[in-house]
Amino acid sequence: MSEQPMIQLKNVTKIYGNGTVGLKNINLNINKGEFVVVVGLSGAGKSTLLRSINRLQDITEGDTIIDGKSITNAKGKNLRMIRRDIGMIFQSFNLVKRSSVLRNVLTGRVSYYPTWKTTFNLFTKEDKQKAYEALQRVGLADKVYTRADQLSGGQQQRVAIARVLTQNPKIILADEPTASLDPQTSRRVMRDLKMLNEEYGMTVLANLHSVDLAKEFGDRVIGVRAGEIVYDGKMSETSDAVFKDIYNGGNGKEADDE
Ligand SMILES: Nc1ncnc2c1ncn2[C@@H]1O[C@H](COP(=O)(O)OP(=O)(O)OP(=O)(O)O)[C@@H](O)[C@H]1O
Repeated sequence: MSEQPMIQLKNVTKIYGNGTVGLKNINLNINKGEFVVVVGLSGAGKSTLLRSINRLQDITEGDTIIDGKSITNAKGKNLRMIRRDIGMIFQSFNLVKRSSVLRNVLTGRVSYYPTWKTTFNLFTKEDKQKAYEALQRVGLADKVYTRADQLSGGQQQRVAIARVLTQNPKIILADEPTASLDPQTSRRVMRDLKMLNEEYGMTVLANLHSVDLAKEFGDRVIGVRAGEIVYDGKMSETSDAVFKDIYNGGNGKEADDE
């Protein structure tokens, strides 16, 4: 039996309410365990692509299939079960700033509990142990009880990575995970993402602005321009000219933000 793709986009089109075309008829297969970087100009459609995978936003046409299950029209429990398999890392970390690091990491387990238990903080000892171990993996075990907003940006992003590890998803979508970090901190964050990919087999799809980081960490590169995939290849076979083309081939034209 040939392995089915972990993520499959079939003729996916996204048109925003104001008529902006975010994605144009995208067909894409991503296999289990791949570390894929998505590159392209601001406004090319990278975030739209990621948000169409976990349905942070609905697509206009086509189908998105996660590990063999369509998320496109999934509802209720089905949708929740599919989303449990998809972790998300944001540029802005999305931590509960006034909560402790441990509490933030434990929210990775929320989808495994009925709501009332998490409201009253009734996490099991086992899950607290998982959260602690995840923090050890990203080198933040000594910050367990620190308030999230007392950490540096890079540390906050690593808390978000520990949260994703605790969630134990099959897929991680990282939307500009290092955009607000300095180069050295960025590499540390990328190394932690790579660790989840290599040691836990999680499939990673990351939007990156930095070509250097893309080259260093990606196994496969997808170039996006004006809502279309203009390049898809192994990083080891991708020349600098390809990157230049992805960024310049669209006449250097950038779409307006929002
Ligand atoms: N909510 C929205 N409503 C209308 N248009 C939108 C919306 N979100 C994004 N767009 C538009 O869709 C296109 C793709 O945007 P998207 O955010 O996916 O690009 P991106 O490649 O992720 O860019 P960036 O690197 O700046 O985040 C752009 O033209 C953008 O202006």
